[in-house]
Amino acid sequence: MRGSNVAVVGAGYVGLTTAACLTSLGHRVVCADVGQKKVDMLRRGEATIQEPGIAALIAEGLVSGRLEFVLGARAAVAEAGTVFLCVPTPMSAGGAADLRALEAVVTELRDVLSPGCVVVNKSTVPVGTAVRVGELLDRADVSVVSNPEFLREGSAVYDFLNPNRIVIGAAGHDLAGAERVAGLYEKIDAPVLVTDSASSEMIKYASNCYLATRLSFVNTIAELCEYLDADIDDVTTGMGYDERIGNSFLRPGPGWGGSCLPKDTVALLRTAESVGSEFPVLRAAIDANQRHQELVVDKVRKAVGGDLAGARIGLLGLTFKAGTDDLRDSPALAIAKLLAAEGADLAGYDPSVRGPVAGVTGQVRIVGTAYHAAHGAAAIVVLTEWPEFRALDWPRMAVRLGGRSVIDTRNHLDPLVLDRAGLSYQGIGRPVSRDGSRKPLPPLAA
Ligand SMILES: NC(=O)C1=CN([C@@H]2O[C@H](COP(=O)(O)OP(=O)(O)OC[C@H]3O[C@@H](n4cnc5c(N)ncnc54)[C@H](O)[C@@H]3O)[C@@H](O)[C@H]2O)C=CC1
Ligand SMILES: O=C(O)[C@H]1O[C@H](OP(=O)(O)OP(=O)(O)OC[C@H]2O[C@@H](n3ccc(=O)[nH]c3=O)[C@H](O)[C@@H]2O)[C@H](O)[C@@H](O)[C@@H]1O
Repeated sequence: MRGSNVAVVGAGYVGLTTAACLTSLGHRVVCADVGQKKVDMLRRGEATIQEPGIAALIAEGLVSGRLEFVLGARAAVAEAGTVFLCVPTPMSAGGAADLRALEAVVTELRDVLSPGCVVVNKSTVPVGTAVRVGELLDRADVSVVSNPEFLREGSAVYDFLNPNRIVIGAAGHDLAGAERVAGLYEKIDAPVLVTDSASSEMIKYASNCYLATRLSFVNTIAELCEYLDADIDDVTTGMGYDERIGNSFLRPGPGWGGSCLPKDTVALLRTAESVGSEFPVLRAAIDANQRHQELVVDKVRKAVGGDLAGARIGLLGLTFKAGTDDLRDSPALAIAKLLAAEGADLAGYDPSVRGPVAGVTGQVRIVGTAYHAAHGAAAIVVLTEWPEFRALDWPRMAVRLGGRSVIDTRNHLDPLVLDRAGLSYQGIGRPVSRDGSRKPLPPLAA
């Protein structure tokens, strides 16, 4: 289906990526947001999210005239045959997905959608939402389709254009709407799975919750490795060779976070509870993640001699993972808050963060370089796997530090480089002898 008219509502990570990528596939796209500043920037061709490739796609779209940005959803849909909803579905106070933004858009658009158009829900929403959207729309001439998005931040454009699969769920068994949406993606080489909308909505939650559970499992194995003198990196390498397991998404870390896994795990738990299931596996994955962050804090406390009160700690990395400027539900910030609650004096550096960080203002001083974060610190904690941290001048860091400890929650640094700089290195699930010093590495085979 070439050159379709598409509207995208919401110009965030998912909406902007969807709009820019659909334009690059040859469609004419009008993308709407409620943020005047955001729309103004996008009209000037300035990317509002840090994603490789997005700025070029926006620029190409604007120059070709096939991509347009407008303020407000109503201004986007007049000529659209397909309307993608990409608005936030954050965690509500009770833990379920908050659908107010989605419902507001649906209500706003109800009377202005063109006859025969397909409304596509790309936001992550509880099972049953597509049917509910259909009821809210109350338009017999409009189809509703669920089309969950699986992109990762930091590789959003690549993931959108090279997905492992495209899932399209037809609400009310309306296959014509599903086929229209499948047509928009015809240039993408990926399996297309058409299901009912409930299954499609469940695929999204099941995928994110499986990924979160897998990471809680890996992080717990890493904790065990520390007690048992095993090395998690070798363990996951060995596990990953099993094709049934695979070697991606097995890296231990400071706990999983970000704008989606935390909210989606709790939302699915609430959905499960609504039908009488406690989903103990998922509950345990969430609890293990919290406990894992507390174990990171235990490590830091031990490293500074048992008392964090007044201890100066340098934090390297604040975003929820490398390659993004997104701080939403970042495990680094969760750990910073736990450290601050015990009175630690925190200086944080992140290459994508400038200025104060909401949620930890007054608790973390944001500094401009890793060397500033190290200044006088009793310990350094690496929380995000930014490549530049490996390339730091570690002897220079050592001179600036007050103490000797470096706690690497991402197993990102080279322990030998730190050793040579006279620093004491601790990773996650890497061999550490009982007194806290690094176990000597076995000799390499000749
Ligand atoms: N961020 C990610 O990596 C992924 C997110 N998702 C899901 O996609 C949905 C959107 O997530 P993000 O793009 O991260 O959110 P976001 O917060 O980055 O973007 C949402 C955008 O919608 C706009 N918006 C809100 N109400 C609006 C309205 N009435 N009219 C027009 N625009 C409106 C906001 O101003 C904002 O720019 C969520 O359900 C999320 O769970 C799914 C896959 C990946
Ligand atoms: O629904 C969503 O929003 C998206 O959520 C995640 O994507 P994203 O939030 O961008 O981040 P991930 O790369 O999945 O990382 C999530 C967290 O797990 C951590 N992680 C990831 C992988 C790993 O091996 N180890 C690990 O600790 C990351 O550091 C991060 O804190 C999913 O991977 C996407 O498929 C999904 O579309």
